[in-house]
Amino acid sequence: MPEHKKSCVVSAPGKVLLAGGYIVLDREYSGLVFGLSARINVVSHPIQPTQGVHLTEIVVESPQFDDDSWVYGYTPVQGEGGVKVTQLDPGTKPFKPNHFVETTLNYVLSYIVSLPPKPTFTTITPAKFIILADNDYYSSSSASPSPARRFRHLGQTITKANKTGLGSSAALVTSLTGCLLSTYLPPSLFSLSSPSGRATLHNLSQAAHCAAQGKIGSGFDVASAVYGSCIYRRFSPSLLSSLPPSGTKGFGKAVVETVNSSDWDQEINKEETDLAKGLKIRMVDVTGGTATVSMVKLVNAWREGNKPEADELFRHVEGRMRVLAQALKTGDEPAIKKAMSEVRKLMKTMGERSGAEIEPGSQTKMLDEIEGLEGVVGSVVPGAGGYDAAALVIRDDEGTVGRVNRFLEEYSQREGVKARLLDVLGEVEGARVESWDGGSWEEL
Ligand SMILES: Nc1ncnc2c1ncn2[C@@H]1O[C@H](COP(=O)(O)OP(=O)(O)O)[C@@H](O)[C@H]1O
Ligand SMILES: C[C@@](O)(CCOP(=O)(O)OP(=O)(O)O)CC(=O)O
Repeated sequence: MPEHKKSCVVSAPGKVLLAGGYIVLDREYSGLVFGLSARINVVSHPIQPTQGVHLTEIVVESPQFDDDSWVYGYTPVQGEGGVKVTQLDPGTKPFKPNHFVETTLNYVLSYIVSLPPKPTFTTITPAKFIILADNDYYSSSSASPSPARRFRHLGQTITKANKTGLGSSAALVTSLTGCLLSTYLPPSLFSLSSPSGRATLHNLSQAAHCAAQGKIGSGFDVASAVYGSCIYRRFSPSLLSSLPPSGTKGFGKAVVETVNSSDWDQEINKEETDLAKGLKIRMVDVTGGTATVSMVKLVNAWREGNKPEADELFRHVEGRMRVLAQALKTGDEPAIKKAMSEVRKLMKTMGERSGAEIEPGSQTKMLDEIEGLEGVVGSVVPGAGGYDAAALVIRDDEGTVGRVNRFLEEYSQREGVKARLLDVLGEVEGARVESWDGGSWEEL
C-alpha cells in the first residue's frame, strides 16, 4: 500500500457569527465569525472490504449515535464524471441515508480521481471514516455519564438528537473533506498546512456543503471551519452555479476546474480577529423556545422593498461589526460593550422592520438581565438570531462563570425554559490535523 494511504485524524471547529447575520449573505458586506472549541473529528483507517458485499467499500460511522453507520460502494462515472457512491444495505440495520456524508463523498472522491494529468480510480481504496463530535454539539436527553467522556454516547439516532446550533454540518463536511484528501492524496498534492491546501479544502467543502444543503448560503460556517475566526466576505455564488449534478457526465472534470479555479473571491481576514487575554466568548443554549423558519426570506423581502433604509442599516451593522472586532482584539471592555449593544439594537430593528424574529422579546429580557451581571461584558443573539442561542463575551474568571450559571438556572425556572451555558469557548484556529492516532476514542 503506498505510504500516503494511511490513518489520519482531521478536525474542524464549530462557529458563532457574532455580528453580521443577513448582511454577510451579500458580498458588499462582511461578518465577524469565531471558531469554537467544539470540534468534529474524522478518523480514517484502511479496511478489508466485507466479504461478498463490495470490493470498493467505504464505511462511515458515527458511533456516538445508535446504529448510525453508512456503507457505500463506489464506481467510476463515464465521460469524466468522477465517482458515484451508492449506499449499500448491510442487511443488519435499518437503512438510513446521511445526505451530508454521501454528498461529501461524491464531491471529494470525484475531485481526487479527476485530478490531472489523468483520472486514477485506483487512488481510492477501501477505508473506514469515524466521526466524533465534541459534546456541546448536542443537548443530552439523559444525565451526563460519569466519568465525563470527551465524546459522549447520545443514546439515540442522529436525526433525533437535539442540536445546539454550533454548525455541525459545516464542521462535519469540512473535517470529512480534509480527512478524505489527507488519506488519499500524497502530501505533494494536498497538505492542510499549506495555503493552497487550505484553499482546496475551503473551495471543495463549500461546494459539497452547498450541494448537500440544497442552497448557496453565505458559507461563513464552512469558512470558519476551515480558517477559524475571521472577518469573512463571501464568495460569489456564481462560482458554483455551473456544476453539473454529481454522478453525471463531466462532473469530475467540472469539480476539479471549479475548486482549483483562481476566480474564488472570498476574503478571509484573520489579522483583525482575535480575543484579548482575560476575555472569553461563551455560548448559551436555550431550549424550549419556538423554531424560527424562513427568516432570510423575510429580511430579503423587506430589503427589496425598502432598499435605502435597509442598506443604511446594513452599513451600520458592518461598521459596528468592525469596531467590535477591533475592541475584542485589544480587550477594550467599554468599547466591546458599546459595539455589542449597538449590534443588538440594529439587529432588533432589522427584525422589527422585516417581521423576522431576530431578537425576540424573550431574548431581549434574558440578555438585558445577563448584561447586568458583574463580569459580563456584552451579549448578542448570534447568526440569524431567534430563540435558541445567545453569545456572551465575559471576563475569564470563575466568579463570572458561576454568576452566569446561577442566573441561568434561576431564569430557566422563572421563565419555564432550559437555558444553560455550554462549555464551548470561542477559538481562533481552523481545521487541523490532530496528533492522536484515532485509536481507542472511547477512552478519551
Ligand atoms: N456527528 C455527526 N455524524 C454524522 N453526520 C452528522 C454529524 N453531525 C452532523 N451531521 C450531518 O449534518 C446534518 C445536520 O445538518 P444541519 O441540520 O444543517 O445542522 P447544523 O445547523 O448543525 O449544521 C445531519 O443530519 C447529518 O447529516
Ligand atoms: C442569516 C445568515 O446570515 C446567518 C445564519 O447564521 P446561523 O449561525 O444562525 O446559521 P445556521 O447554523 O445555518 O442556522 C445566513 C448565512 O449567512 O448563510
